[in-house]
Amino acid sequence: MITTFTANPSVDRSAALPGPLSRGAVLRLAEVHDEPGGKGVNVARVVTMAGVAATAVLPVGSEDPLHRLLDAAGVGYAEHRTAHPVRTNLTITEPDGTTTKLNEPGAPLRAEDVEALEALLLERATGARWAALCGSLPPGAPTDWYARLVPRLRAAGVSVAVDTSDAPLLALAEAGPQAAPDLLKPNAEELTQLGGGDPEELEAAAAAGDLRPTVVSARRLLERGVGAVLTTLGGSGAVLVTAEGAWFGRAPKITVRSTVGAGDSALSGYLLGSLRGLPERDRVALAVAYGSAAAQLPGTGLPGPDHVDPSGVETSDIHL
Ligand SMILES: O=P(O)(O)OC[C@@]1(O)O[C@H](CO)[C@@H](O)[C@@H]1O
Repeated sequence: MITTFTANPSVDRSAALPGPLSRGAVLRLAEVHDEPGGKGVNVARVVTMAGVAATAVLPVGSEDPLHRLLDAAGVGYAEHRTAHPVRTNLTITEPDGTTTKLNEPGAPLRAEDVEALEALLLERATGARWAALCGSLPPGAPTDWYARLVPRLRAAGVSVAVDTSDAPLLALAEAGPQAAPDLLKPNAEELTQLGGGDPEELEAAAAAGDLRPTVVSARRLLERGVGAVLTTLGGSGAVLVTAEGAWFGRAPKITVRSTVGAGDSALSGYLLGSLRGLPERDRVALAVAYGSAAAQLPGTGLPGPDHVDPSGVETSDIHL
């Protein structure tokens, strides 16, 4: 069983443009499509489709359109009712696959919401194999919330994965080894937020076959107590680094329709691989297969097992 935590869920509204985005113009949309969103919600959806029990813990407003969307998507959730409806995040995709995302700050949480959500998460995660803490934190949530949650969840015997960015990610890193998760899932930008460097250079190096900068940064995180680092590198694939070694999964050549949810799907693939007891090399293959499958779907389209082909992912050991 997997429990996910989404402190800042969303309605994900997607609009596909018939041509390139033209700044400053009035663009009329043929249609928009709403999906339940937020990184932990997406992870819960993907693992549920793969046949693994999952619960998404999250705040939801009373008269909130998110309820209908969660029910329609068949995702199991445990909610704490808050005063405000969740945010709406807009995704604009262009025919060449370019995705532009406009994410709202999110519905504010009060101190009592934070306390109630923490209790709900602890209750629902106890007995689960993994708890995945995912996404940004809304206004009112303490920046070091994940840093506080990781040791509490680990003390309850749950392995913890974290996928976040910016201030909450930095707070997690600064909190020291007792807050280090079992798995961290940065993208290139997040890895450089932690270890320095330029994300575009990191991705360009990976695309040219040089994985050293990624592995070196990930190893620094291992020295700070993180169990494993799965770095997603866009169209290049992903790198998994643990104390035992480092592995690369090369993404297959695909036609990208929307990258929204690709990182969440990659994290889901890793978690499914872990639950199946797969060796690291096969976990990274599953992560890349799930991420690539998500990128081929429109909007926040998430892959079921039928979309996913790990045999199409070339894997290799990285020796440095
Ligand atoms: O603003 P955050 O919390 O960082 O990201 C939120 C979000 O962009 O992440 C998911 C895709 O990964 C979407 O469902 C959602 O809109």
